[in-house]
Amino acid sequence: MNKIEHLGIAVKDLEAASKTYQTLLNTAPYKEEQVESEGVTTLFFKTGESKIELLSATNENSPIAKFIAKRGEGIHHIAFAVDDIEAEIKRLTSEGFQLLNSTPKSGADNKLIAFLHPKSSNGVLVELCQEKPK
Ligand SMILES: CC[C@@H](C(=O)O)C(=O)SCCNC(=O)CCNC(=O)[C@H](O)C(C)(C)COP(=O)(O)OP(=O)(O)OC[C@H]1O[C@@H](n2cnc3c(N)ncnc32)[C@H](O)[C@@H]1OP(=O)(O)O
Ligand SMILES: [Co+2]
Repeated sequence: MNKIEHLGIAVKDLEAASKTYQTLLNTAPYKEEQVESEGVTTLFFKTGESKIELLSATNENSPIAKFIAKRGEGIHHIAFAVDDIEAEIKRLTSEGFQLLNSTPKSGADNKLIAFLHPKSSNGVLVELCQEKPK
């Protein structure tokens, strides 16, 4: 794993949270992107080498809607940058981690992504991210 690529934060109201994080980080978001396959709208801020990804739900079955209903707003996942996501999926599967998708899927901000079940990683939802090949 190379670095923390982003922290995902589940929010109820993306516009209100955007204002809060613009003030907190003293910078404007650089991208808003809807990823309908995940049921989310994302908003990205750069913070040094990493990013903050604000996520709001686009429908009631979204993982973000379920998370907020159960746990309230807050840190939803930690995403690590990897060079070769398929190799990492293989490695982690053979180490006994439960992958939520065993083939990479399309994420936000030009990434291929895969998730580990939070029960595999001490209650933390982990996302693997690889830059999409050009
Ligand atoms: C925009 C794309 C992308 C990017 O490019 O960055 C994203 O970040 S998308 C982010 C949204 N997508 C996902 O989260 C996909 C992966 N998540 C899932 O598949 C599911 O959310 C889940 C983790 C498998 C949970 O789903 P489910 O079992 O249907 O939900 P429950 O509400 O029943 O929860 C079961 C159990 O798990 C706990 N839980 C749920 N979410 C989290 C979480 N984010 N972190 C830690 N724990 C989580 C939940 O509290 C339940 O625990 P118990 O009550 O103790 O059983
Ligand atoms: Co993410």
